[in-house]
Amino acid sequence: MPTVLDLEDVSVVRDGTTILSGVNWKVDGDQRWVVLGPNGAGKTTLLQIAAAMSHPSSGVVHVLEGQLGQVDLFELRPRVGFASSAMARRFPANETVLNVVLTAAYSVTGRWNEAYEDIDLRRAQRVLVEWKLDHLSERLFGSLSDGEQKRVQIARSVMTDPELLLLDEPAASLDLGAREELLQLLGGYASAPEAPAIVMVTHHVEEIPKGFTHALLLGPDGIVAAGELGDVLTAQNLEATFGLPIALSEDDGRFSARAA
Ligand SMILES: Nc1ncnc2c1ncn2[C@@H]1O[C@H](COP(=O)(O)OP(=O)(O)OP(=O)(O)O)[C@@H](O)[C@H]1O
Repeated sequence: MPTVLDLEDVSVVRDGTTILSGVNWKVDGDQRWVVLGPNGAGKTTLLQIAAAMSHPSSGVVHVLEGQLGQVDLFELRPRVGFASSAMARRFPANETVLNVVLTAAYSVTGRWNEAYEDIDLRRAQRVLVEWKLDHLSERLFGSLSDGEQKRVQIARSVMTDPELLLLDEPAASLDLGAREELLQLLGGYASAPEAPAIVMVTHHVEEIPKGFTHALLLGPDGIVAAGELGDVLTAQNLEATFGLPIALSEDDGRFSARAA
């Protein structure tokens, strides 16, 4: 399976502050990663580099075999799906759900004069069904609940059949029911053999969907552990990441954690 993301000795310094330092990380096409870590550890910064939306201050990054700094970003970006609440704020509140998803074909956030093909429309309709949004396709994005908006963000990010899917806190702010519905959909998506490589940032082990295979724990001083989920997600590693003793339990592929 080819490597879809490769970071070698990556550091990020912004306005004199070191956010990431000496990060080495590789993601293969058949892997589904969760990135966990405390506030401010640099998770979003890492994801923005993986999305080719931001460049490192030093080090070498390959995204889908193209080296950042050398690759044509306009060709690369449509091959990488990215969903975050920062991006969702750019969707016009008065755009229909169908158009929010459809406009991913042109990497724009609002419908203007683009000439969409039938195949784009069929794809958009297909992902709306897959993410249980087809009954909302004509609703305005701004009128949706948080849970529905999160599903629209993900539907949009998979609309172009990306080879790498990046999700920044997809379950943040959801109530229990909306969270579980989203995790079920994400788990089903991640478990399909044809699914792309996935990297999902989250704050909570409870939000790791079934079907995820790998974990990267990012602490205030860098990577604490990275590798197969079963090896990395331990109480000891979580303690080193979050700085307090943690009791971790697992039940049928789902995790929960609390202070020990
Ligand atoms: N331009 C900047 N100048 C200085 N510091 C910055 C800049 N941009 C981000 N930071 C800092 O870098 C750190 C990492 O930010 P980032 O958003 O990547 O962390 P995070 O792990 O995603 O945090 P959270 O879990 O709170 O979303 C934060 O402390 C943030 O304040």
